[in-house]
Amino acid sequence: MRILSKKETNYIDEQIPLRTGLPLALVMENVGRGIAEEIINSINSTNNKSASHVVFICGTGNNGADGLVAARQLLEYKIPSYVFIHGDILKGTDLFRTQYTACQSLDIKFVNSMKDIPWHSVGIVLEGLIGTGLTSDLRDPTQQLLEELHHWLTEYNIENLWAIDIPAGVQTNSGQVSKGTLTYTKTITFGASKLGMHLYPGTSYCGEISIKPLGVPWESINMGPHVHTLDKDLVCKLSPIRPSNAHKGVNGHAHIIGGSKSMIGAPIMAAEACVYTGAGKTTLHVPTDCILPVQCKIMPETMVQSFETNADLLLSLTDCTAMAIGPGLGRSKEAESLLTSLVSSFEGPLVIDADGLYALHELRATKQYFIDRNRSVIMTPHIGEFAHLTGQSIPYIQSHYVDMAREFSMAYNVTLVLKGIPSIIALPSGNIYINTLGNSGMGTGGMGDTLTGIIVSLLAQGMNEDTAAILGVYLHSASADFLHHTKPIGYTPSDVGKGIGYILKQLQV
Ligand SMILES: NC(=O)C1=CN([C@@H]2O[C@H](COP(=O)(O)OP(=O)(O)OC[C@H]3O[C@@H](n4cnc5c(N)ncnc54)[C@H](O)[C@@H]3O)[C@@H](O)[C@H]2O)[C@H](O)CC1
Ligand SMILES: [K+]
Repeated sequence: MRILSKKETNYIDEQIPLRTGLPLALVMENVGRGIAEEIINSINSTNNKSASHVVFICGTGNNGADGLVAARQLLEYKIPSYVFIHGDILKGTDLFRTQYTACQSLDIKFVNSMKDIPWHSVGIVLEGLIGTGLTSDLRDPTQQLLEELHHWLTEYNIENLWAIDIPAGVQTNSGQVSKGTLTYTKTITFGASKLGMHLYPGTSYCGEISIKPLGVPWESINMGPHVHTLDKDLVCKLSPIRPSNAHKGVNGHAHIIGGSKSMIGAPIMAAEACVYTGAGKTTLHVPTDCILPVQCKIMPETMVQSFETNADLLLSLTDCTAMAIGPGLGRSKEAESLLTSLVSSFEGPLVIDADGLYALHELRATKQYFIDRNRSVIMTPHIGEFAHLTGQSIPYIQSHYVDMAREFSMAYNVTLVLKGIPSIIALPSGNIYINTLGNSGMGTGGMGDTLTGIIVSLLAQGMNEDTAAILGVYLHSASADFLHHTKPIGYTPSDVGKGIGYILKQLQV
């Protein structure tokens, strides 16, 4: 499903009249009908007919105008509304003033104070104060107004607070939330949901998301790369179909490099997940001083080799269809020189994770290799690792999550899996995929190692970097969600790896 940024919604608003000759007022009429229908459905499905009044709290922008259109349309269904306007009507947008004037001759009750609303008979409150037009943190008078609204909702126990398009105070692009923002039970949005509704903390303020049509096809109005949610329909199309005569010689040989004396679990989890995801062969390379414990622990389906020096290792990487480096590698000068040698000499599919990313040091020595490569490298940082790679602070990354991921991916020719809540995949083309699956049980050491194993396995089996990253993130979270269903916490990254085949089966429709 497409998700829109602020720039895209503005562009669509601008282009619809230019391309179709239809006025934006017509689009507003459609979205207003969408809001009205949602209200009518809710009133019809509730037993409490005494709570049938609807309240609109509107600003003087187009978000408020959407509310006025809905209030007008509700009159045809004999549903009365109270409207409170915040701001100077004379300074409102043209569309707002048009709708305001139209409403004056109708049976809509405009109140000057929220005290004048008969709250005891109110069933639904809609907020149309600010939509995608939010410019900065909420200004003081708006914060106070929202505080007052919260007071009335609490006093009269009114549960249904619905946002028009996006809650006032949630930033459309980043999901950052201003002080004073209220928590909603529903957000009725138009055309497509907005980025900030899928990013924390914004996502937890929106409640249920209902998408209403604009009434004009808009998907062909493009202004550059897109953002999508990672949906089952999409990944079904990416799922591998293996010929019935396939054997281990054609199902890929994944090599995983990792491990250090104090960290043997990480490479083991990555290697085992790689096996469970179907690679024909999996070889794990670990330093000589940890090969024995690794051999004692690891599943017999993997091959384990040791290396004393980086030169030994590079020589032993024969018959390699994809490689992953990093899990448990440790932070050392040797790791840094290994990464430099590897990225400059290995041309095949490559995943860099964990300590492998740390060894790149803001890509100082290696960035040109990534840019010049024929194929992108997959990097799978969590936010802390991404901060190290980019030299930016974690709060800065959180408030520029999608933009930073996109810029990094495009600048360095990297297929980026930025692991966070939610994880996003940024492709060198500029397109972004937002993961909507996953659960709190995944917050445990080793989940990232398992993801690396899944992705390198898909690469080894012949998938390209973008597809392996998208499908890998989906399989990982879908497997974890399946486990979470019966065991909310305490399932392990290894359990997630073991479930991959079952999720692949579900994708074969
Ligand atoms: N294609 C679509 O999706 C359509 C969307 N529509 C609706 O239009 C709004 C966007 O309208 P716009 O006039 O650009 O801005 P808003 O009404 O969202 O906001 C302007 C309003 O808010 C005040 N304001 C801005 N920042 C702050 C702040 N930091 N603190 C306090 N107040 C602030 C500003 O002063 C104005 O009064 C979109 O969300 C949809 O609801 C159209 O219907 C067409 C189709
Ligand atoms: K709003």
